Amino acid sequence: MDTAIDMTHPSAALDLSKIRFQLIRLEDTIIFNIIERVQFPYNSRMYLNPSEGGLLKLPSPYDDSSFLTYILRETEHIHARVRRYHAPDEYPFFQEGLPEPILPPLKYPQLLHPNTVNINPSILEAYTKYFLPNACSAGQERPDAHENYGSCAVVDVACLQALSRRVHFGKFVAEAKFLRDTEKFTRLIRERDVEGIEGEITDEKVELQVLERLRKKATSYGRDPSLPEDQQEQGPLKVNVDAVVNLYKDWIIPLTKKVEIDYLLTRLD
Ligand SMILES: O=C(O)C(=O)C[C@]1(C(=O)O)C=C[C@@H](O)C=C1
Repeated sequence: MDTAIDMTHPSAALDLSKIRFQLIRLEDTIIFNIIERVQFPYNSRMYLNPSEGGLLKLPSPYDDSSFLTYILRETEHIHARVRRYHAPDEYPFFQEGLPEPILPPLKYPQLLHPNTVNINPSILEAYTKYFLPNACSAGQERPDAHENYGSCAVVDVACLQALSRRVHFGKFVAEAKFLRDTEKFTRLIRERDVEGIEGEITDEKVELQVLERLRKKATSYGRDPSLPEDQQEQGPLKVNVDAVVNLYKDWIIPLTKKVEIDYLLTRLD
């Protein structure tokens, strides 16, 4: 059974249980990418501009960018060429100057109200400044160290894209909730009652379920299954489980809610 949401099929794309199922699938993508990333040290200089002590000698026009910005922008360029950012669940970190696709456009139904909500700058900041330093070892920070910078940046891009997709799925969640109780949301939106909107979109039970499931997944994906049952608990973990759970608790869920609120605030425009 194919359980991924078909964005060209409106009834599935706006069914809250199907959207939540998609969010659960994305947890796997996110955890596996994080496990790939944390085998390397933090490598803080990858995230700094040259003026802040970052890597030098990036090709123009990136001479004043961080190494990650360079890889991320170039990746987004090539992905734009194959129309990644035409999909209603994909948002670039660097919109400016993206090229047109070389593939003909697909016809997506208009599922979302037209909007410009994109909170990738907050995701980038949370990931590079908050999550990575907590989740990775400090490693060596010699000024000339660059051993695994390429591998790290490539997997950082995969992590960031999956996190961005997860957070911006909040638009579909919000649209589904709006359609479920249009009258109440219309009143709250007209009154610009942000607290009221937040109260309506929040489901604390679901949030707890997300965090508990994430803890279980990060623990079991991070263990070596070839160890005997009774030695599993003592075996090393490939990932800092608390760092993953806290990433969701402090950033991913709050940012998803921010996307939902920002989207709803422009829903009647
Ligand atoms: O599932 C929902 O209803 C969502 O709005 C998503 C989400 C989340 O980010 O996981 C966010 C807010 C809710 O309080 C519960 C969960």
